[in-house]
Amino acid sequence: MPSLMLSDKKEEKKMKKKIALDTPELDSKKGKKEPKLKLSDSDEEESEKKKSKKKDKKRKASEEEEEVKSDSSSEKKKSSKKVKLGVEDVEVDNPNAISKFRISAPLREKLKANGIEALFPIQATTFDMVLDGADLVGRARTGQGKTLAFVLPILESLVNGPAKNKRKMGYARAPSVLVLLPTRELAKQVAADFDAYGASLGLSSCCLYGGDSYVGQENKLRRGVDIVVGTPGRIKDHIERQNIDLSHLQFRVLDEADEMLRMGFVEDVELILGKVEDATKVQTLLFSATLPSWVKNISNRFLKRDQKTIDLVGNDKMKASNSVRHIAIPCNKAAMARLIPDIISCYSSGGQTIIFAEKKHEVSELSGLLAGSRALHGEIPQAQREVTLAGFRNGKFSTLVATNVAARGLDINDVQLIIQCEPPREVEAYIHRSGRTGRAGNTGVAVTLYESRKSSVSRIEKEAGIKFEYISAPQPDDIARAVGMEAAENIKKVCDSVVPAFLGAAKELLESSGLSAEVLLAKALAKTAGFTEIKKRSLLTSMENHVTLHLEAGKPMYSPSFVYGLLRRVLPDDKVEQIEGLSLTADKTGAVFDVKQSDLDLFLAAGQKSAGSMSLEVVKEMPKLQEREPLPQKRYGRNAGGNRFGGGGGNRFGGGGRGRGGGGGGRGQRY
Ligand SMILES: Nc1ncnc2c1ncn2[C@@H]1O[C@H](COP(=O)(O)OP(=O)(O)OP(=O)(O)O)[C@@H](O)[C@H]1O
Repeated sequence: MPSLMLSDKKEEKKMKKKIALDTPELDSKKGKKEPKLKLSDSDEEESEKKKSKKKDKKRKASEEEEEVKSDSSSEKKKSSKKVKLGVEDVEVDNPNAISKFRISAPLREKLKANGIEALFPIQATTFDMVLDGADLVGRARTGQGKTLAFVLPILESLVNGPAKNKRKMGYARAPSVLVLLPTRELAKQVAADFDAYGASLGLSSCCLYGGDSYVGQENKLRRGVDIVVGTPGRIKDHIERQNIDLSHLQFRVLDEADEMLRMGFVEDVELILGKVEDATKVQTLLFSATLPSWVKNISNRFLKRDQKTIDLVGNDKMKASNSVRHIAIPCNKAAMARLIPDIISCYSSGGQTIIFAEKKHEVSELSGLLAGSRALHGEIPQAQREVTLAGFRNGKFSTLVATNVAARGLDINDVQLIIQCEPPREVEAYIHRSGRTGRAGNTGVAVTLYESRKSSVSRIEKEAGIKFEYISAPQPDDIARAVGMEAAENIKKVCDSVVPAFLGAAKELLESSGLSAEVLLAKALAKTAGFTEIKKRSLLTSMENHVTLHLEAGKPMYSPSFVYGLLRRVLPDDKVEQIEGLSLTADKTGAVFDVKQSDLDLFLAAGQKSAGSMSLEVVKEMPKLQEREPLPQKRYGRNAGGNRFGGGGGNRFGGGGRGRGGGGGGRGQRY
């Protein structure tokens, strides 16, 4: 019964939001009075509810104040002012209410039906420029609505603006608009926007991307379309096969231009742009959340001299989304598969999660370990990629494990949590990946896992202008709190009619166990949540059943080998070989490392035996560590066991332990 399942899931999500760990700085937006929403009286109440929820969320985004910066000289006066871009009553007071722009009635209605009542800053700032014919480079943070910033004025221009008289009409018409995007998924997403909004104005579009058959695409082109959206490789093929006539083009758009460069589409993009003979007759728009030099170079070569630049990020230190909480947690690969489910429990607020790994095989491996999750990467056949993405969008499963193929532009409403298995090498990747959450005014959490030396995290922090919260892995208390609240809510939902049947057993348990009602209830909650034991995690590597020790020797330490030497004097070689994550402290007075819980007494006794030459203590709070790139693992005799992500011993997702994925555990159905 799908409808029942849906409402159950919604309830579950609502409840999970309540128990999410505090996000104080992000909560400020909550509790605002929401304007009334028009609801249709269609039968699809469920989908209307969903839309109205979306409307509420989206409105919040337009209530943010943005400093509008413009590089173009004509915009400079405006840019020195702060433009207040949002108020409570969207219709009456908001200067960006859609009624204040030259947006025709059918398009306005369509926007309202989708919960859009005011333009976001990047859209409001660029709308008139684009509609009046300017070439434009636009930049705004992730999730700020760059897509509609070009979709809306282009559509208006084609039906009511300067492009109206120049565009071709009728059967077999040549396209007026060409939009290039780096990935198939993005192309489909943007084409869907053109489809949805263009249809209200009688404009048609088609999406051309690799992995899809040529025949269908060729048929559409032959019949004639107004807007072509696609990836550079396939568009180039169609141009070479003479399937696309670019002689009547009015608009060229490059979205996520920097990613097209990174993916090696430079030649294709330049070839396609070069196909337009008279560049003065087309308007060229370029949008991105990041603007590296190739993009600037392209804009100098292919955009008109009097191009406008609207940069809502500018020199602001903060380049990533500012509605995202950025968290860094130390974790070695061996602990990852067991840690991730707990991070999801604590930080996903019941929403969806995207996990990013660097390599395709890591994605496959990890998704194999996280029961119920699905993998997305470039080597998965296109049809399967589409099924996976559609399933994730529709909430059929809530964890997607992906490579960078999902980092850019993807707009999935309910993604609350991003987990990056290691800090990406390029800061742009961090900005785009973390930007898959906290979109359109919503909040989100981005967790980055890093091996104990955190130099790469600091680099991202500096370059993206963000401030990470450095915390250790969720500990039993955090997890128990999150899942215990969830279990409590589930217990409240148990129907009164079943109580009499269980009352006898409950009374007997209370009397015979000798335990208080609270203790018994706590046990019942633990059992309901699928917890039979709680393992402690180390602060340094997040490994279960490991403890972090702090070693000091009363003299400066300059290298890990010195620490190994000290330990070997008092401990057997095999035990020293098994320590994990050895790192020197920032002040060079000591070192920290993990030992197995079962070896703890041995190590502490060795510390005492060393007659003062070194001290060994269990770490309660991590000292500041030296920031160095990780040293080759073999040197330190690390032993991941199982596989890279530590799934060898079975894990909760895999059905081995506390039963998230399998039956019984209260959270089983999420995956
Ligand atoms: N004016 C608006 N009011 C409410 N919601 C909006 C508005 N404009 C866009 N949105 C919604 O905001 C979300 C993010 O928009 P979009 O995908 O265009 O962001 P983006 O800036 O291109 O992000 P990225 O850099 O990650 O690609 C989408 O769900 C979109 O429907």
